Amino acid sequence: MMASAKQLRALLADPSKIIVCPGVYDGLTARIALNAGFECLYMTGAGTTMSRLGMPDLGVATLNDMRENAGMIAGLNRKIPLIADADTGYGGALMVGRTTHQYIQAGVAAFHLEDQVVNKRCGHLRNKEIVDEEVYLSRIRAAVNARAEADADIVIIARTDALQSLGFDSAVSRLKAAIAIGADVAFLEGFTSKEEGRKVCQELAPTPVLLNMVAGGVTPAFTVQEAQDVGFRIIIFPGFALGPVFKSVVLAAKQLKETGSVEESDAKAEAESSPKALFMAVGLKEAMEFDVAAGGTMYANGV
Ligand SMILES: C[C@](O)(C(=O)O)[C@H](CC(=O)O)C(=O)O
Repeated sequence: MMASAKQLRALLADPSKIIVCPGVYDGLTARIALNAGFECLYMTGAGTTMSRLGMPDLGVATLNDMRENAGMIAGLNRKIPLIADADTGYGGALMVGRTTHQYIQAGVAAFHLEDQVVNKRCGHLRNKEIVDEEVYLSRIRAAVNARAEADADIVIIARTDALQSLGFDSAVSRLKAAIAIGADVAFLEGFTSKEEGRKVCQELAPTPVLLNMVAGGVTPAFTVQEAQDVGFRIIIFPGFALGPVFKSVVLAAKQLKETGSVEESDAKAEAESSPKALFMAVGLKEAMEFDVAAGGTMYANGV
């Protein structure tokens, strides 16, 4: 089977294509996105931090938290490449190198590295602090060198958060410098007008540019078609699962608290989330078939 980075590079090689990546953060949300037929997934760092640690996206998740989650998600379906958040790379050049090696070993197809300070925050919050350009470039260079050393591929996405404090031209110039030393894809975080979106794609062409579509964030809403028309080649939706999960669980909590029951309003809705229906969504049938094929008898008569 093709290595995951190679699969992603094949998608990137088709200029008529925009790669649509729903943001997932655990096994269930990843399976739901895989079952829906997406050709690439995005592992959100914000979602990983919230779901695994119960904490906000403030640079709390470590390399171990992120790599473990990414490896689990990437392993669910090796035919579908995973783009994973790698924040700042989790330290100096040596740490960025380790992150690169470990993401490659975890089967991650691509990762993004940014220029915020290690005590970072979500790119759509105010008062972000960024590192000097040389420090940023040393992170990118560390990733490029570690990839060469590993003799294995991973797509390096250079993200900059410099727009908020330094303005458009300086942010784009950081991206150009990152591309010049080996980054494959550019990611201008938190731009605030559609015009800026169009301009960044134009200025960086032919390098593919990623659009981060955060619902309720600072970037205006683009549909997939609009993003493609403007020139973006990858679009990630970090809140694709987080928003719906958050809203429904808040409602369910309210219902349980107020009525003392978790019963659904109708039998059909109830059946759709029965234990068996949920397990089917995460591979129950395949797991039973695997066991039977190996000569197991536990599931031969079903569950
Ligand atoms: C892309 C991002 O880094 C993420 O963790 O998914 C976040 C998204 C978010 O906080 O909703 C970001 O900094 O934009």
